[in-house]
Amino acid sequence: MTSLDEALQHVLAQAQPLGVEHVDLFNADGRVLRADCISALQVPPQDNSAMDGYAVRAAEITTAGVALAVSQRIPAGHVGTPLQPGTVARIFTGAPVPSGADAVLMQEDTQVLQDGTVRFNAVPKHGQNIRRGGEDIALNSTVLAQGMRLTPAAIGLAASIGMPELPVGRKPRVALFSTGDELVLPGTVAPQDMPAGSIYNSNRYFLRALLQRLGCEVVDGGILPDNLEQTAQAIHRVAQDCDLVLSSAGVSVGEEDHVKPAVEQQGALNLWMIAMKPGKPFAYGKVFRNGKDASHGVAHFMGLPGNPVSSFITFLLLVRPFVLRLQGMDDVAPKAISVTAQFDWPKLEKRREFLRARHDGQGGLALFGNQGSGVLTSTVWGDGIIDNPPLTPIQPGDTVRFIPFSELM
Ligand SMILES: Nc1nc2c(c(=O)[nH]1)N[C@H]1C(S)=C(S)[C@@H](COP(=O)(O)OP(=O)(O)OC[C@H]3O[C@@H](n4cnc5c(N)ncnc54)[C@H](O)[C@@H]3O)O[C@H]1N2
Ligand code: MOO
Repeated sequence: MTSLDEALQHVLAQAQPLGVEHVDLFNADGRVLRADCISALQVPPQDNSAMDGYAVRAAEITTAGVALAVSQRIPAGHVGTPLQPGTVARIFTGAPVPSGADAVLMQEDTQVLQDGTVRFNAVPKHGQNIRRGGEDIALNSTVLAQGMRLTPAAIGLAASIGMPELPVGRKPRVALFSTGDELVLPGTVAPQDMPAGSIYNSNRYFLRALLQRLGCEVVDGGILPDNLEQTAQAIHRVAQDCDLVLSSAGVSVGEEDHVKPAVEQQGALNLWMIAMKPGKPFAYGKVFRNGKDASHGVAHFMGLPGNPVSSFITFLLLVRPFVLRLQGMDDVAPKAISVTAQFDWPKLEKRREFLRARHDGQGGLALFGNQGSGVLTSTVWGDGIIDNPPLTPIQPGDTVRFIPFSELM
């Protein structure tokens, strides 16, 4: 069996980033930035007031009780004139500070007197309540680095330097198949009418949702019958215009498992059987578009195990980094944290295990009771997975490596 680290290294080495397209900021969330964003201005553009109040010369107000005349009024969006000595300027949050002024006193610390002058009940400090020009972003600085995945905050920052659109990695086109004669789509048969031996297809739904979150365009290939010829034909068809063919089930060792042989017939299988639990039968390979060799291009192939939790975990640990790298993302490794286990896991497992767990609200981790690879409930109950090395029992108080689901989607 191949180790997970080796498998990941292999698939990432195959993931040549796809082309670049430009999207407006409304459509940039979750996409991967493909060029540095360099600011053509400084932000804020000039010194401006952090408060509604009065722009003053600090040296003119050395004790509380000084009263000065108001010589101008500067709302945000307007530029004042140089501040005349012995006067103050009425100013509002965000308005440029007039030259000559070196502090702003908030209006709560002032009082307008009957003669129209303003009395200052506090002594300003030099620079007080002034946001300096360029304190957020310097002219010509790199604000966002290429290879990052855009977040709402990053999109806001791009807007703050006036960028209306951003260059991002093209969406990978992913053909998604489920296989298995036992599968029934929700909505086609009511629960009480389900034929004996059948189950609802759950993998199709979470895999599609995960792909969409990760910026992929999903081509739904439907459910493949347990038949080699039809499986091979369907894979050949979608490989023509998809970047990745993703299937669930049919990759284990049974004679009803036709996906692997179908890929081998018209491509090559590079990886199969990973030393991880769940997820052992994960497969990676290539499908030749002409069915014979790579001369007319290839589509990547990833075969996920059928057990729903195995499918879910292999997607998060192998498909997710792969589709993000296809979009040009640099650092695709999820960030793990160290947390204290508050449970017993005495089992000695030879494969590296990924246990569904969640924060217990007291700084520790609780484990879901049934770690079976068919128990999808564990993935909703849990808020992440423990990455447990081979042959490592866990006792309460042990520190474990925990990867929150928020790092994986
Ligand atoms: N003799 C062996 N048997 C199995 C091995 C093995 O090494 N030797 N590996 C086991 C492991 S580990 C896994 S994981 C599964 C994976 O098998 P397949 O990927 O071939 O998947 P299937 O056998 O078709 O299905 C497994 C299981 O999952 C259910 N399933 C399939 N698709 C869906 C779906 N879309 N939605 C919900 N549930 C699905 C299916 O009904 C089966 O219960 O193989 C073990 N066997
Ligand atoms: O390794 Mo399988 O993926 O346990 O169920």
